[in-house]
Amino acid sequence: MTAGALRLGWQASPLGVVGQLLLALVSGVLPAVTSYLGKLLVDDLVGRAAVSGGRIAVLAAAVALLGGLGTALSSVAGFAGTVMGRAVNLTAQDRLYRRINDFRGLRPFEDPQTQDTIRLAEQSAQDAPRQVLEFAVATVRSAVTIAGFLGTVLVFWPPMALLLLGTIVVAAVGQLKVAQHAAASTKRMISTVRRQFFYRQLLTDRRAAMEIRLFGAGPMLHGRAVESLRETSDASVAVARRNTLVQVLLALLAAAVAAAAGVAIAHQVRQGRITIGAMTLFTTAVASVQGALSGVLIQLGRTDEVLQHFGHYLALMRMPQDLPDGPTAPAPLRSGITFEDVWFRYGPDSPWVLQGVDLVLPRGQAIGLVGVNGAGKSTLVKLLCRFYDPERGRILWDGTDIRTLSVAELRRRIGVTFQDFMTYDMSARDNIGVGSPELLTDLDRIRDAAARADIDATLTALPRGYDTLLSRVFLDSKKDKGALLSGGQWQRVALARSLLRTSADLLILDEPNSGLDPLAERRVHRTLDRHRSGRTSLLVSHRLSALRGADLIVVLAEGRIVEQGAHELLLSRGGLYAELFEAQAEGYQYAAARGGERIGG
Ligand SMILES: Nc1ncnc2c1ncn2[C@@H]1O[C@H](COP(=O)(O)OP(=O)(O)OP(=O)(O)O)[C@@H](O)[C@H]1O
Repeated sequence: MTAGALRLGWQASPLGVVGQLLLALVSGVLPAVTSYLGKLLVDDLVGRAAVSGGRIAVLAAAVALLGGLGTALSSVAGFAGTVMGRAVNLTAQDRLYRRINDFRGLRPFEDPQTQDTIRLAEQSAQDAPRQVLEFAVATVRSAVTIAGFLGTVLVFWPPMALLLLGTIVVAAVGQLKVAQHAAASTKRMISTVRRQFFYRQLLTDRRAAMEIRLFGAGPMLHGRAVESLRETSDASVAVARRNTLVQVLLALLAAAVAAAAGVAIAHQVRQGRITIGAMTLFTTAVASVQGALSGVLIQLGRTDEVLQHFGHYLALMRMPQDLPDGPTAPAPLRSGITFEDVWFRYGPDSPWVLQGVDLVLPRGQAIGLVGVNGAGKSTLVKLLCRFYDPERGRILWDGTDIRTLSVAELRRRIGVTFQDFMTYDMSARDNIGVGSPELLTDLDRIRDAAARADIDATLTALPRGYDTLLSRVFLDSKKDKGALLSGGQWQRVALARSLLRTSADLLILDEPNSGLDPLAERRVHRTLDRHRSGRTSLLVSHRLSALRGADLIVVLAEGRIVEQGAHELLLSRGGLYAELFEAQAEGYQYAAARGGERIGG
């Protein structure tokens, strides 16, 4: 893991790594050299032998200058560390987002474990590589400092060196334990943190605000948010408590070592075995070794903790693809798309959602897909877009299994409006242009798509036309007004997004009209009918009147196709379609009759 983090640092900026290590080497060796020169100076000053004034002046100046150089170097090293940290962070984040974008299907975004891995990886991508580098640099610097002082201490009094070494080992083990405990606690708490984020977001979400206020659900959500916050706070207090205990014990141990050293050195000086200069060197050595050591240990503790998380970053980077990609780009659709005995379920323990679907979507035909809630219509659409692969059976594009086709190229041939479409906090132009990013600058094409979705006039009338932000989230100034659209207007923007791909071989519309007013629905339907004629399209809708003109209507029930044919044929059969259609028609007739009664009576 450490190697992985260091490799990332090296790849981000090899020059930076070398520079940092060189700086660490020089600044690591300086304290021992300065202290040694200090010893010579003190011995010269208090010694009985006559020493030239020149030598004393040179030594005194050198001690002062080296001290200043050390301070200057540590400032330069700090700056180099910041620059290096930024470079590493950028590389790590760049790779992380690329990896997330590389997931072809939806499973990684639905699996809570993968979600946790992504969250932890995101967190550690920011910290771990920079921290490991800092640790490596601090280790080099401290190792050089400690080696220098240990060498001198060893020369004058070997038992002292052993004592120092013992403290190093105890402190290292203590810090590691603290860090491991902290990392385990973070891992345990991750789902609670996720819950806490969720409730906090919910409490401030504009869309949730209405229901929460109307239903009086605020206190309940607030209670849950605070409860999860309390859980995570208790866990971090426990970690801090253990950390403090270890730090206190280590500080006491260090003080004991320093006291023992002080007594022993004073004794040695009194007996005339070592000079006063050597004593100053000793005292500095103990303080410097302990200082360097505690610096490394603090870094070690932090590094171990972030490295535990960095494991998630590496795990994410190494995670196998959720869907295999095919090598060939699909040719324009010639004959049609075929579902061959397709079986699908969302998880190995989940119920089957599609159970042996056999279906042909002939090229150039408008197909309607009908079924009660939960019948599997949206799932069928998702399989067609290859967000998942069937567990059994095949989906064929002109006879070729879509699993053998390039996922990106296949999707390029499909235009879709999803039932749960996105509303982006971006400009109106971006909101439509995102449907075909290469057309983002082609306002004419964007307006044409908007016109077909019956939303051009609304967007043109916005304060800054198509450049108006459809949100109030990212506004820079009060003058730069954003706009909020209604549900039906958003639906038309989403529709325009999919209509932008005029070259798509297959147009899929999953409930494109559920939020439209009757007049807008009629207008949109007329344009859609025109747009769909001669193209292959799949329209999923509960408004059966919208499907009357379809060439073929397919009825899905419990993941099976139970009927298919044209509207009139299905009505005459008196099956599920006829039942659904009559239930809807009855609703209108009932409403009309009640209206008549009221007017009449
Ligand atoms: N991501 C998912 N993970 C697990 N189960 C899912 C997922 N999406 C849908 N399901 C389940 O699959 C079944 C079919 O859902 P689907 O959305 O395909 O139905 P639908 O026919 O489109 O329904 P509706 O008319 O309500 O939109 C449902 O029982 C649903 O709970």
